[in-house]
Amino acid sequence: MTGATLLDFSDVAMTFPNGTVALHSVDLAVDRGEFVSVVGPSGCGKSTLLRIASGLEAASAGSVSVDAGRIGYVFQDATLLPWRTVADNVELLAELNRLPKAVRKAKAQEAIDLVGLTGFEKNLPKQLSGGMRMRASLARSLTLDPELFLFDEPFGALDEITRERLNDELLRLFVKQRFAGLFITHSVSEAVYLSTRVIVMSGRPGTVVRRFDVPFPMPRDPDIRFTPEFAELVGEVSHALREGHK
Ligand SMILES: Nc1ncnc2c1ncn2[C@@H]1O[C@H](COP(=O)(O)OP(=O)(O)OP(=O)(O)O)[C@@H](O)[C@H]1O
Repeated sequence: MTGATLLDFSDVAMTFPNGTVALHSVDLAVDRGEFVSVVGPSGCGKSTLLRIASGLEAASAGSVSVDAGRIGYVFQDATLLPWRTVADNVELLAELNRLPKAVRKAKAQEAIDLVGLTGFEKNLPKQLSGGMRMRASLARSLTLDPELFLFDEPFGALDEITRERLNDELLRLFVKQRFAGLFITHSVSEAVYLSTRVIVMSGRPGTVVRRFDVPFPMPRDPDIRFTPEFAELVGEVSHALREGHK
């Protein structure tokens, strides 16, 4: 593991106690400055991979090294507490980490401003749109200044326009805050648009079947989505996904 590597999976396998083999011989590294997306068929073990990376679950074989002091985790569901305002939800992790009140208030406000929720601090989650709830969830993790950010299909439930807008917001944060990202998605074009590298997994038991470097520079111009180079790469990744599915 080099000094730049924040997450390193080597020959990782996961067999659940009921005998389900979810992952098999997974090699995967995420370095500083990288945004890595993982695509793969449903049930191939993507969430399991993320849970192992976060320490929520232990791999049953292989080695997992995590060299990131602070890890952010965003799920498909925004998981906000319905009785807390946006500001109080965003403060939650800082509160659990026992940061002094003044510090966590300042951090929460900074994160709220970063994700574009300024003015909505006193709203309850039910008064927000799905996209805004996801912004609040992102802000809550940003208060930890994560070095490594894990995303489990965070935008899967959003409409396409909101999703594209949040993709741009996330890229802006990636460039500004300099965290490394590991991002699970079912959308190949989202994976290519966001990432410096795309990993394709096989069907269960999931293993890495292809890796693609994404050559487009950061910060990314939203219009690259309409270029032939972008379409070609999306086509190649989709093809690899279909091959791995057989
Ligand atoms: N705690 C568990 N015990 C037993 N089997 C499990 C457990 N958690 C997950 N699995 C199984 O492991 C496999 C991988 O699950 P996982 O949720 O990681 O897949 P995924 O690729 O994220 O799926 P999707 O894309 O549909 O969200 C599935 O077959 C699932 O049923």
